Amino acid sequence: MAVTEQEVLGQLRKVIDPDLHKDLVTLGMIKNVKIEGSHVSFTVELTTPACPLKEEIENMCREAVGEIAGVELVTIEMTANVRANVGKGVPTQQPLAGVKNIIAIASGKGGVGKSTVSANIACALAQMGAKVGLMDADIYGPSIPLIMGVEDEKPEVDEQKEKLIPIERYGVKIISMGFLQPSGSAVIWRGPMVAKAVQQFLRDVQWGEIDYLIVDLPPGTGDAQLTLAQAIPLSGAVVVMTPQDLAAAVAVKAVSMFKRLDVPILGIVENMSYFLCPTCNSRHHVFSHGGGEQAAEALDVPFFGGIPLAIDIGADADQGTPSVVLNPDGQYAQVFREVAERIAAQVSIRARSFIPLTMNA
Ligand SMILES: Nc1ncnc2c1ncn2[C@@H]1O[C@H](COP(=O)(O)OP(=O)(O)OP(=O)(O)O)[C@@H](O)[C@H]1O
Repeated sequence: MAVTEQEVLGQLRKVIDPDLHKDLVTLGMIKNVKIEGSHVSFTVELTTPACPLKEEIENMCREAVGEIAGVELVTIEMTANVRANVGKGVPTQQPLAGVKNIIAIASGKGGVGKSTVSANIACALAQMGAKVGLMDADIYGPSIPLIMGVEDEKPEVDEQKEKLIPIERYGVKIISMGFLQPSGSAVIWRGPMVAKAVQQFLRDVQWGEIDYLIVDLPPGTGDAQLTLAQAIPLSGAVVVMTPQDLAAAVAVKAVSMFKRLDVPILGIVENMSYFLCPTCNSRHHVFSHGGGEQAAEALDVPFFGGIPLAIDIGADADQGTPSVVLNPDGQYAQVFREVAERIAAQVSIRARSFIPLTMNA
């Protein structure tokens, strides 16, 4: 008996997305089902190219369809279409055309490595095939141009002289408040001014199609951060902290700021989590251990992982090439990629209300 599309979809209904807890057919992820004799082919459209469960999902699909009597060959094309989820629609916030998700990277205090983490995550997502933007909103100390090696670049304006064209490096579209100020000069702006400037800045950029716009916020939880976080239609915030007790306390402050603003906390990243000895490759917990994980648990938000304190991570960033780019096969790249995948998965989970709950084969 000939294999039918109904049978194929019936089997794929048994495959549950481990993150979204619904079957792939209901989630609208199955496309282009084709049956030619004993050969079944279809496309699985994931919600992010950075899906850590890509292989697992492919295997589950192959197994499920392979169980149908008469099927001898299953060809699966794995693609991704990032779902949009930008903010809860605060009246003053307009979504940015073409930008599907805006993720703020925040910290309760300065120097925790927020910009280093932002740049590595942006590059990691781009390497995995996502369309990524990186906006440096850290007006007090913009360090993204340095980390991304674009310090001497100045963005051009488009032909209509209306929008700035972001600088592209390592597959990431970059815009920084630092591009607009002469190097070496410090900007002393009050909170509301910063928010207004950043909001306008954000809109005056020709972003094009962006799956994830990573926004490196200024450190702290003062007025500037508050107004800024309100000004941007955020999908969610990632809080970066270090393992010390005090850092946990300030991270808690950052988390509560976002909660007050109704901005979902995507999760916590612990930077300089442990020292990875370059000689013996063993882990040393220089500071107290497990602070990030404990803070995440106490605040009931996901823990995205710990990034080691490593001379190379700092040196790579300071020399203008994030570690994931400089050494994509290295162990630091692996750690950053895992964190990026977990963030992307969390964004997909948050955006699930935007997923059409219709059969979409
Ligand atoms: N995991 C790491 N291992 C080693 N050095 C790191 C690590 N992360 C960041 N650094 C270094 O720490 C310094 C501060 O990092 P970064 O500028 O990213 O912090 P920040 O939190 O963005 O700071 P700011 O307060 O300026 O916003 C930099 O010199 C950077 O190279």
